[in-house]
Amino acid sequence: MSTRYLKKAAKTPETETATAQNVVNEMLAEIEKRGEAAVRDYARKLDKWEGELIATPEQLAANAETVPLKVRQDIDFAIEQVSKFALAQRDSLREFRTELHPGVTAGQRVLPVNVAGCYAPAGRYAHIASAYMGVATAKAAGVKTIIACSGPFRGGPMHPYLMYAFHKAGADVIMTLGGVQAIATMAYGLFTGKPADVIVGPGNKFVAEAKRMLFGKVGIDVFAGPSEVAVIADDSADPAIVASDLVGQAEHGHESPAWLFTTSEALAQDVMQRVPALIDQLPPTARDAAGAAWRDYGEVIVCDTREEVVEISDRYASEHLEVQTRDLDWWLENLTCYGSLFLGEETTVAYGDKASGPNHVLPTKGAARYSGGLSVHKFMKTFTWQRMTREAARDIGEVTARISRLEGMEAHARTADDRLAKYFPAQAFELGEPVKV
Ligand SMILES: NC(=O)C1=CN([C@@H]2O[C@H](COP(=O)(O)OP(=O)(O)OC[C@H]3O[C@@H](n4cnc5c(N)ncnc54)[C@H](O)[C@@H]3O)[C@@H](O)[C@H]2O)C=CC1
Ligand SMILES: O=C(O)[C@@H](O)CS(=O)(=O)O
Ligand SMILES: [Zn+2]
Repeated sequence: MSTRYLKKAAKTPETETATAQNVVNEMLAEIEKRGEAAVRDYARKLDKWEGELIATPEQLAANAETVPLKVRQDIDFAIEQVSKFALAQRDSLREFRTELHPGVTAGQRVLPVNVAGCYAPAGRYAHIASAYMGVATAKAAGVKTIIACSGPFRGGPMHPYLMYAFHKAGADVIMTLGGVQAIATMAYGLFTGKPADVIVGPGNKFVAEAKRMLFGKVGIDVFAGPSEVAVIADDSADPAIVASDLVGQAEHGHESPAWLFTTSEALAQDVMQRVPALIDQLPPTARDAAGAAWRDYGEVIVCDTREEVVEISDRYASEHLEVQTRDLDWWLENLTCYGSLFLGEETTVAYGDKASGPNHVLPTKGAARYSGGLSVHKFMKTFTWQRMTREAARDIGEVTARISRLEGMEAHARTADDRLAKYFPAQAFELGEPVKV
């Protein structure tokens, strides 16, 4: 048994963490201190934006008019796919009530949050798909107020197609704000007076870090930072398709890892030969990003067995994981850590990114060890409730009083004592030794 690196990365997803944390710490402190004024300053300084922050209904209507029909049809189609999947997820979460002991009824309620903040990135590319991934899913969850933010695009206003996607998917407030200042605005309810209960959406290292730091004050979906891709391939895979898919996601940015885990050294060598040429053929923005990403974060690992591949892959817990091998069901059965899984050559990450239905906002930096990606469930709360008959309260009350006293909690015990005395005045109970200290 052995695993060999044919290409080992100089950097890992953790490499830039400290830089991002320092920047975001300072920005959040400033926004907490100076509020809206600080947000406007950052919008001006970082994104050269001094225009209106909140789009008016007239602007939204006028914007929709500028979007060509074919573009609208494509976005509408994708919104429908994402909504259908999110609604199926919602239906998988159910309320129930059950009798746990004679007279003790308990249940689960499932309720959406009241206010959701949905972020769509717009630094390097116009992330139109992220706009509907967040908003359409919040809508399917039944969230009453959806606030959507995205930055100005390349020095201008919000990208018109992205704005259309926010609006069409059902956002109630649409703000031209990017980065940390957008996340803080949604968390504190600046400009709207409606602090978000949960903030979702992907972003660069600053955005992801801001969400992580604000977690607790506000709920978040997951740590969804710079995109990652891993491909698992055996000797049945087509090296041209594997190389294309690695480059396909490396174009996200300088910090986007692309990993190949394989049982075939011949395939690995073939893919490694193809990747640089594919990168060279890209337009400048993508070539620059994918070139740096492959150089600094690209890895190729050869394993002797598929069990070793599973072990490596679970350790990396890649945001996107493609499997291009024989016996796809075996991999579905055995892999345990990934943001989203793409089984077989016929599907690819880009399909999931844009239009197939399952959400593309996914865990990065190993977060798939403990969480899946954005789903309707991230906007929903499962609450419990209980009620009891007086008869049932007798059994539960006696046990409660005794356990409370074992813990040294006399006041807890007495809430049970008081009920037992009220409901069953003629009866004696074993309530444990009163706490003395
Ligand atoms: N994990 C996931 O589910 C997904 C992740 N992504 C990732 O989202 C990211 C998008 O990143 P971007 O294009 O940059 O868009 P972005 O909208 O996340 O970030 C742009 C903002 O960053 C802020 N910023 C830029 N430089 C800064 C600095 N030095 N200090 C403080 N703030 C600064 C600016 O305010 C700007 O508005 C990519 O890394 C992509 O891979 C995209 C889609 C899905
Ligand atoms: O990380 C991701 O999910 C991205 O690949 C989604 S997109 O390509 O930006 O749409
Ligand atoms: Zn992508």
